[in-house]
Amino acid sequence: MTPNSDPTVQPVPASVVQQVDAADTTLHNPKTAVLSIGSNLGNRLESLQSAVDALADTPGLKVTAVSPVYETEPWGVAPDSQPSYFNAVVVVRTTLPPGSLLERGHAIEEALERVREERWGPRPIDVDIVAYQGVVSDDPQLTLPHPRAHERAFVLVPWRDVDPAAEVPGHGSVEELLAELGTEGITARPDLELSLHA
Ligand SMILES: Nc1ncnc2c1ncn2[C@@H]1O[C@H](COP(=O)(O)OP(=O)(O)OP(=O)(O)O)[C@@H](O)[C@H]1O
Ligand SMILES: Nc1nc2c(c(=O)[nH]1)N=C(CO)CN2
Repeated sequence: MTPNSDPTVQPVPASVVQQVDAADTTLHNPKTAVLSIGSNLGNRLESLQSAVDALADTPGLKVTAVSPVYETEPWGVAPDSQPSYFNAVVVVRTTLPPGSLLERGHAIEEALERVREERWGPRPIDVDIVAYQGVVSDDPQLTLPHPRAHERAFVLVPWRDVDPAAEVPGHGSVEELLAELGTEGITARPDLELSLHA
């Protein structure tokens, strides 16, 4: 049979072959990403745990570390205008490209019924991508590393716990950033714990 004599066999366009090859490379080459999770509405610990569970249930993603929980003063808003947050950091190994990881984060936020209204308003759950491997991007849809991560002790303190040698690409080590920034308003909550179900 000549290559095109079977009418059910369609030639595969070169672009599709390239996409499949790229996906295959990705499958064998998981990347490390760091996510920040925060909640200051409703049952804050339960919301963080639901986000960890949903991340762990994501195909192509393995949660490799979950930080301790911190109670943190709301950042970026007038003092006493909002309830305090619970924050944690989750480290993942994933074959999802950055855009798909962001979509997954948004889907988790939506599932936990976040209402997007006021900027930095109270929320049952917020999932941010702090860093994706060493990727640097100024795309407003997905800026990497997160454009404000280096200014936020509520991100850096739990990140340092799970990776003391962590670096914010373009900004320096988490340790040095925290030495500058201080840790005021960040309170450890050793009485609370997020679990990682296998
Ligand atoms: N690294 C990132 N992680 C998450 N979202 C990002 C990132 N970079 C850009 N964005 C974009 O920011 C938009 C707003 O995100 P979101 O509503 O979570 O902001 P916020 O939590 O109120 O504030 P902040 O971005 O300061 O944490 C998202 O729709 C997303 O496209
Ligand atoms: N303490 C604290 N403050 C915040 C947080 C957060 O998670 N924790 N998230 C914000 C928007 O992403 C704005 N301010």
